[in-house]
Amino acid sequence: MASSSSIINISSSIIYQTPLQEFPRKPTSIFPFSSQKLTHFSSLKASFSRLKQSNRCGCSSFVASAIATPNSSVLSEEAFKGLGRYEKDDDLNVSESEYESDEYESDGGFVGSDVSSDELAITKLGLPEKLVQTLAARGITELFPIQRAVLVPALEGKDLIARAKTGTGKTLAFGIPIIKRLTEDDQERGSQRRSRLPRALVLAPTRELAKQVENEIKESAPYLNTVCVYGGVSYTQQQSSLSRGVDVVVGTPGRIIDLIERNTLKLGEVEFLVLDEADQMLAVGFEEAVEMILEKIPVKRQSMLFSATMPSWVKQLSRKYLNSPMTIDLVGNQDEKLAEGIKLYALASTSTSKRAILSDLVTVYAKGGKTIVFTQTKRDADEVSLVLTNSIASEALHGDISQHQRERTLNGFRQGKFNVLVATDVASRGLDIPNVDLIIHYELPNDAETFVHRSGRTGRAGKQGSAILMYTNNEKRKVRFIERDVGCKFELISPPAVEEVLESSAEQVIATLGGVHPTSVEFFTPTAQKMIDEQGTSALAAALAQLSGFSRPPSSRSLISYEQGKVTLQLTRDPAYARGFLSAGSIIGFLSSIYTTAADEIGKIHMIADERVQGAVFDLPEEVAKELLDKEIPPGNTITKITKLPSLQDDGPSNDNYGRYSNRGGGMRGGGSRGGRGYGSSRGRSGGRFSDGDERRGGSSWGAGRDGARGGSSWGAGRDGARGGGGGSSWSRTSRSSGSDWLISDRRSSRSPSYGDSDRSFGGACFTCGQSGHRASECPKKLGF
Ligand SMILES: Nc1ncnc2c1ncn2[C@@H]1O[C@H](COP(=O)(O)OP(=O)(O)OP(=O)(O)O)[C@@H](O)[C@H]1O
Repeated sequence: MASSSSIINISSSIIYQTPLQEFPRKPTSIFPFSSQKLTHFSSLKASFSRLKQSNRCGCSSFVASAIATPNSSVLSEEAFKGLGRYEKDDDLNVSESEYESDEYESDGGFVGSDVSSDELAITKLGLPEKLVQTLAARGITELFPIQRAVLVPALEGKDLIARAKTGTGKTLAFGIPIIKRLTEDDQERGSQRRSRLPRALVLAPTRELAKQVENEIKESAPYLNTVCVYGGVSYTQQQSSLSRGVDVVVGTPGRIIDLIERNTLKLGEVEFLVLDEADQMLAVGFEEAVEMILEKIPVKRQSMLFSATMPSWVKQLSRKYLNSPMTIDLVGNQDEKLAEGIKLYALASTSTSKRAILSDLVTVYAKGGKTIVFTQTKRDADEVSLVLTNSIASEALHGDISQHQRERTLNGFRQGKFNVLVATDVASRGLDIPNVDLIIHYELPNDAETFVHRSGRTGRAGKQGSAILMYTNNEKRKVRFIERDVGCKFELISPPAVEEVLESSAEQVIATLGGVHPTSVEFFTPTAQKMIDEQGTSALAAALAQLSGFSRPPSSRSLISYEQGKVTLQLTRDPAYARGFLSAGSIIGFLSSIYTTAADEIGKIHMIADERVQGAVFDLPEEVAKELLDKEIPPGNTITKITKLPSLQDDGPSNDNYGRYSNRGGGMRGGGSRGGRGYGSSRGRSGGRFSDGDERRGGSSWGAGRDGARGGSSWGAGRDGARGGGGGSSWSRTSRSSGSDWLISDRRSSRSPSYGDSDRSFGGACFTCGQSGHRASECPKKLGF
């Protein structure tokens, strides 16, 4: 019966405890009173005492984990896996408990309806009245799960290691117990404690996060003195704040060390230490500074460490500086590491089309709300912000921007002075900006963990949000890794069509109209009436167009490359008429027979993936496209201007290799070699998701001789009406006349001047056999080889 672990199920959460040295890989049992509903803090406390008594291992150290997932009782070490950088530590042993699990419920990270509100009600937890009041004034009346899980052990004085999803209230999880203790102690001591050296120290990896923690504590306990210290600004103000006496110091490790060395920060009375985003300290190179600080604070203290992952440095740190820590993990083995309510999209684009697409994504997906665009480099953040500013007000945020400016920028963003923030990963961790509607990963994050943190800037505190991952052809594998490591699925989307952008812009304008003062409306009513009498609804439409920023119609844009002045056409052939289009070469051949300029000017060609539809999509300059659509075409063929891309064989737009047939040197498309490599990593997908396996399928839409039906991927899932016949067309041309035999036309076209330049080798595909590198007239099959 020797047990080194036990679990308490408090309503919908489970706390598991075991010695740190014996992290269980497969804990098999759960504390018996799993169905017990505990109604207030004293009950929680009582249960916790029972839990301690029931721990029969005789060890003084416990690790407790709280998880909120049904059927997932594997905690601690296991719980920290899954996010890319987990490192296995072999000296952690499996331990088993004799307790059996009855049943337990999940609240999915947020409070479910099954949880008694008494368990969570802040008024019933015995917190100091003034804290309850300030929290209520901020709309905080119930604990979030991580706060509920941390509260009891924290008030018991336990050292803790904790993890919860982004935006789920970790700051107050450590904030509430610390504030409670400081407030009560102050009340007890009255005016006796006058030295006012800090009693709580919170270390944060970035200045922004430190400021945010400071705000959260200040807003919850304005009666305590909370001082925030960080680098990049002068020492004077921070030093004078410290000298006036302080209860809580929040800061970044570098500046804290500086202030200790200047003798202005004295840590001799610290009773509470919090290490927020501990793994990030490692990432930004603060390990040494953190350890120096930990050496300087009293050994008799309570430490709480919050970390998304447990790299070995964080484990070592816990072993060295934490006293028998308890682990509270609300992520556990849940596959999905992101907070609920974040809708995930992925968009294939090229590095050149990204910028053009960005503002439309913001318009359509943020719908006037706040967006954070993440880039990898500071330079990109500056450039992207600059480009965006032409259409949408935006500011950049990165490490090269002075601290004052960073703060001004963040405040401006918070207050809605501008709605798009373009940031490097400096902003991805911990920033709590209310109501961010959209995250755009303009460049892929370095790892799954960064993806989680970036995306977690939206969907905070139980709200909804969206995140869009923009990726290029070479990054498809990384996207799949993110899906695997984060346990998420992206819905694949196309760049917004012009119509969607116009519609969203109009919606945003309409939303702002509600804010116009009635008196102003009254003032303009006679003029409006006159306009309506004269012009009808056109008057209002013109006003909407003007206010949406579209006083001139938007220029056409390719759906493939997003280039302005280009349109995307779809050419399909009814298989009942003749053999379908099997390759890019056959498309070009056909176009040459109709309108050679179109064949010369054609941009990328992508074969349609739907095996029932034989054809392709391609770009043409707007004028050329119009001309082409006016031409007579052989029966059974349809050329349409599309507004949505159908499913494509090569997974859609993927890189910047333009496949223009004309104006390029010899062999550009010869043998499909170039195209084949350019798209070589494409693979089959199912259900619009990235699926494992099938990395084999290479080749490109350029790959001459490919069977139009091959692949059958459903990349386009999630695109409305995208399959097969393509989306609605604004202008189209379908063959009506019986014209000449299209096969003959195709052959003829292959001899057209655009193909025939002697200084250019033939790069298309043979129309007869579908193989690349020779014309139909030179086809070995035709010649009887
Ligand atoms: N019990 C609560 N009720 C309502 N709102 C809360 C509650 N607790 C915290 N919040 C609010 O939720 C938001 C997110 O909290 P916080 O920033 O602490 O999350 P976090 O878990 O630290 O996120 P991240 O991992 O991204 O740093 C904050 O605006 C905070 O004020």
